[in-house]
Amino acid sequence: MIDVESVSARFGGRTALTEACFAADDGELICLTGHHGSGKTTLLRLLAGLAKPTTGQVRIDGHAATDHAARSVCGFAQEEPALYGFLTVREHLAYDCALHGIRLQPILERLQDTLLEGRHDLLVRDLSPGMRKQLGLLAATLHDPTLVLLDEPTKGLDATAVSDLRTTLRGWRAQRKTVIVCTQNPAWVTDLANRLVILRDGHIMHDVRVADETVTTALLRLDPHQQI
Ligand SMILES: Nc1ncnc2c1ncn2[C@@H]1O[C@H](COP(=O)(O)OP(=O)(O)OP(=O)(O)O)[C@@H](O)[C@H]1O
Repeated sequence: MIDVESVSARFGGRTALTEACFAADDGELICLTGHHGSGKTTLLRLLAGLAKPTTGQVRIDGHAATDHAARSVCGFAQEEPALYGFLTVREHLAYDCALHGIRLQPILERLQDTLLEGRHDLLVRDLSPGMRKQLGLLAATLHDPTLVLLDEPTKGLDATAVSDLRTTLRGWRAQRKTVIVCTQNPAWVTDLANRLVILRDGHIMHDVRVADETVTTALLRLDPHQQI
């Protein structure tokens, strides 16, 4: 599904990623962590095809990540969702559905029992940060992508919303989607991930499968300074 070959990303004089090599199979749920500025978001943006590496290759299902064929199977929920504040929730979802040629009604039904229930007609700019986060996640994944990239998905969410997100992740695992969850604090996702990747200063320091132990245990073993 994912093939990252010797990828470096430089911004002016600053290097965000250095010679990163990384691969992922269908059905993996990978926890990507590391300190601030370690290169996590840069890696996700390269996987989503939103940026090109300075050197190296990023391929999704054999296609360059920037190609339409790769981007159409990918859903990227950014840390700060890029939403149109002047639209209502319903209008926003109608727009997102139109982009993907999807019917709106089944998507609106998914708002039941979420923070957005009963808020179809609220302007997006009047939503709380947690509601915006939920709308961003839904907008990024309503086309049923096989590769889901989540950047700090719990930021701004309360415990109930985090629990709902965990249920969603379990569902995606059952559907064998490939999911990469980028998070500063991995405790909430430790039991769901099968693999842990730790970035430090643009280098992939650790990339371990965690079939026999929880991500938390592996993380503490590999990097005792991580926040758990
Ligand atoms: N567009 C850009 N222009 C200049 N520098 C950038 C750009 N994007 C990222 N960087 C730099 O690359 C490095 C890695 O940034 P990145 O956002 O990938 O880190 P991160 O691990 O996601 O950090 P955080 O946990 O704080 O979100 C940082 O030093 C950042 O300042």
